Amino acid sequence: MNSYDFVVVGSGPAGRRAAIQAAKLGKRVLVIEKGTRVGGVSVHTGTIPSKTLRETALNLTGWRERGFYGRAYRVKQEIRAEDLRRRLLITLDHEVDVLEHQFSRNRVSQMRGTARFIDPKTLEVEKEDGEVLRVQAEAVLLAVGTRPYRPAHIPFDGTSILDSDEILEIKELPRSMVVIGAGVIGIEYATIFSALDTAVTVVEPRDTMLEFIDKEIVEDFSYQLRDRNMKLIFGQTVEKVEKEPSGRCRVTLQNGRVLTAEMVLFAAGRVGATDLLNLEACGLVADSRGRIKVDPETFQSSVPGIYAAGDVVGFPSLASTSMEQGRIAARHAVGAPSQDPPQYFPYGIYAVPEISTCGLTEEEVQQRGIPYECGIAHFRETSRGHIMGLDSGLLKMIFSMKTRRLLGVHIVGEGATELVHIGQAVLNLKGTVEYFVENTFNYPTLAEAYKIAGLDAWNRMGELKKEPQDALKVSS
Ligand SMILES: Cc1cc2nc3c(=O)[nH]c(=O)nc-3n(C[C@H](O)[C@H](O)[C@H](O)COP(=O)(O)OP(=O)(O)OC[C@H]3O[C@@H](n4cnc5c(N)ncnc54)[C@H](O)[C@@H]3O)c2cc1C
Ligand SMILES: NC(=O)c1ccc[n+]([C@@H]2O[C@H](COP(=O)([O-])OP(=O)(O)OC[C@H]3O[C@@H](n4cnc5c(N)ncnc54)[C@H](O)[C@@H]3O)[C@@H](O)[C@H]2O)c1
Repeated sequence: MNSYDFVVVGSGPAGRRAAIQAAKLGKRVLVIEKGTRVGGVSVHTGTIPSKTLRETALNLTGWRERGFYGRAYRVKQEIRAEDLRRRLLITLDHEVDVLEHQFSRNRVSQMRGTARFIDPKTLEVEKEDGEVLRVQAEAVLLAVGTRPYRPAHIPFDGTSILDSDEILEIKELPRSMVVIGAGVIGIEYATIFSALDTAVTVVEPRDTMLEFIDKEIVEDFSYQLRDRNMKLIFGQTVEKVEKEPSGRCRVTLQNGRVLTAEMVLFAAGRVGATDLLNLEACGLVADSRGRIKVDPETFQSSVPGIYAAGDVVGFPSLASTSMEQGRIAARHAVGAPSQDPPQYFPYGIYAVPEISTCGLTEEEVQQRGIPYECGIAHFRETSRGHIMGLDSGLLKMIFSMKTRRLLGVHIVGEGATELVHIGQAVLNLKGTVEYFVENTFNYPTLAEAYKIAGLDAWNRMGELKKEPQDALKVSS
């Protein structure tokens, strides 16, 4: 039986970062992956495919040019599912290639197969051809991720009633679609298909969507979606999904309303992929959603030497945060020092339009009783926005009246997921409104929106009263 210092189960963002980190610290590392290719949900069914689909849809429809040429403008008149898939396959090949190369040059061993515990330090790996191997591990990281939640009452058929993995395999673009669940996945796909001119209806049991995002941003976003004829139905659960003899899908809501569409996407959350791990054998128990509880500082589970990171530990379930969690877990597992994670991380929702946010929302600031001021900029006020033909886009910053520090940055519109990092840096470095007022920004850029929003807040906050020798000292 082969033995390793560190065995990683799963090759998604958490697993890959952890494996490379441990290998760089000179450890013997093995990655076990049950999929045919490395990369995890992130590369094969999640982040990368959905973002590639979005980019392809925006390019082929000419979406970004419609501000100039009108809503009917299209780069390619008839867009087919295979047009979207072609670019997807090329992107995925590149991703897998980069990852394979990273593993090989860092001497990370790989094994294809499904891992399960025999005891806390021994794993059994069943390969696709039925061969079974055992490996011994000083420490184990469970980075097994999640899979779509598929309740029994939804008659998934893989062609027109689909989960978010299956949506990537569709043969034809639907003319109409009902999306069940207005979480991040549901909203991203709903808006991508709407950009492809599919008539989309979203059904969500809660009274609103994306509750963790600043309300003003969600309102602006919802207005834009409704303005292009997307239907958003809140406060309604789905009773039944059926297939009509004609092949159309029929969705019956709790209030008796019936929606029909060519396709249904069920996107109401994901569950941890822990069922194959035989967790009892190592002394761990997953919760009802398949998640593993860990120490938030080290990512060690209740069993010493067994770690978990990424989506399998729950919130925030992002590729970006999963990578950091994996690296922290690996460093702790091999006895290397690790820094605390930064207080604020960004959240990027790649809907059409994008939303991105970092720090406190206005609602959170109010709940904490912090006196504050907001600064707002519309992209249409920036010269770059005029050049790009943008008629929407909003950047909002929230500042403390007491310390003048930036508390939160919230953006909806083109480039939001890139722009947010300026605000994130100021936030984590404890910068104040003066940063935006006193610094020069490239012109013409969308980043100029920071300057405009900074000045907007500063005009109402009044000038900083500087002590002559103490100009830069601002209490936190
Ligand atoms: C549609 C969609 C879009 C997304 N978009 C974004 C985005 O834009 N930005 C963002 O930051 N995040 C996004 N996410 C979230 C992101 O994909 C996840 O946070 C990330 O993939 C989690 O990484 P992970 O390392 O936990 O595991 P995963 O990427 O889930 O990979 C887990 C791996 O473990 C393997 N595995 C499971 N069980 C076993 C076993 N017993 N033995 C061996 N191998 C096993 C699986 O085959 C899989 O390859 C998106 C997710 C989805 C579904
Ligand atoms: N851009 C990104 O960063 C990105 C993109 C996609 C996914 N993700 C991650 O993937 C994870 C999973 O995303 P998700 O959207 O599947 O889950 P989610 O939990 O975020 O959202 C699920 C939505 O479905 C609704 N819902 C729950 N049960 C329902 C039911 N029975 N019928 C109808 N609606 C129901 C919920 O109210 C919620 O709004 C998220 O935590 C997210 O962080 C991130």
